[in-house]
Amino acid sequence: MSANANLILIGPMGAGKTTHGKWLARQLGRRFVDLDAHIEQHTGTSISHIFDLEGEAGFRRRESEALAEVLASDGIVLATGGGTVLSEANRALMKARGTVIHLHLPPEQQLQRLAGDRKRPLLQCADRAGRLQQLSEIRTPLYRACADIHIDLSRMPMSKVRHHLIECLNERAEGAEPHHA
Ligand SMILES: Nc1ncnc2c1ncn2[C@@H]1O[C@H](COP(=O)(O)OP(=O)(O)OP(=O)(O)O)[C@@H](O)[C@H]1O
Ligand SMILES: O=C(O)C1=C[C@@H](O)[C@@H](O)[C@H](O)C1
Ligand SMILES: [Mg+2]
Repeated sequence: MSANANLILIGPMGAGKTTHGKWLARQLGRRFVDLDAHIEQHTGTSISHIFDLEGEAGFRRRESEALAEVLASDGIVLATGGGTVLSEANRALMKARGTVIHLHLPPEQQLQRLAGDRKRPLLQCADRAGRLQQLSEIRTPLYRACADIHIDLSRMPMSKVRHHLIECLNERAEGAEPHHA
């Protein structure tokens, strides 16, 4: 794997992009950037507050600007937000600027994992299960279309996720076909 290539994690809320991204960056001695945290640092406020003030459209504009800014760098590990793939321009940029890794988690498992969450604005609704299902139907094809590597976390014991991540990246570096776990 070239040290210059960015590694870009995509996937739904709660899949573990931030958690595994931090680990991967430490493991590879790379700089880690979390797109949501970057937006919060640069605006000085929370994502929820941005949604309140500017709506989802305002947040998406900020997200696209932040993505272009951070992907001007080389060699980073980037954890994106769950909805970063919604924009075609974002998808094209990610594909052009790095190896894109899709962490797949089905809505039922997202629901369990994010049960206590109060800070993801799209989940602050009465029917969380329905919302997660709806988002999954719209977004899963976009994650799949954008990614070079797919890891299905639903069929994998958690202890293996990280090992598998490294294995997929090594296979790819050796010129193997994109891996479907
Ligand atoms: N392998 C795992 N097993 C159990 N819980 C996990 C695992 N990976 C992540 N989590 C937990 O799931 C929650 C969400 O993880 P994380 O914030 O990394 O997701 P994300 O993909 O970055 O979500 P978002 O798109 O909303 O930023 C966290 O509380 C995290 O501790
Ligand atoms: O799935 C989404 O659209 C989002 C996921 C989070 O990472 C944040 O980017 C924000 O809460 C929106
Ligand atoms: Mg995250």
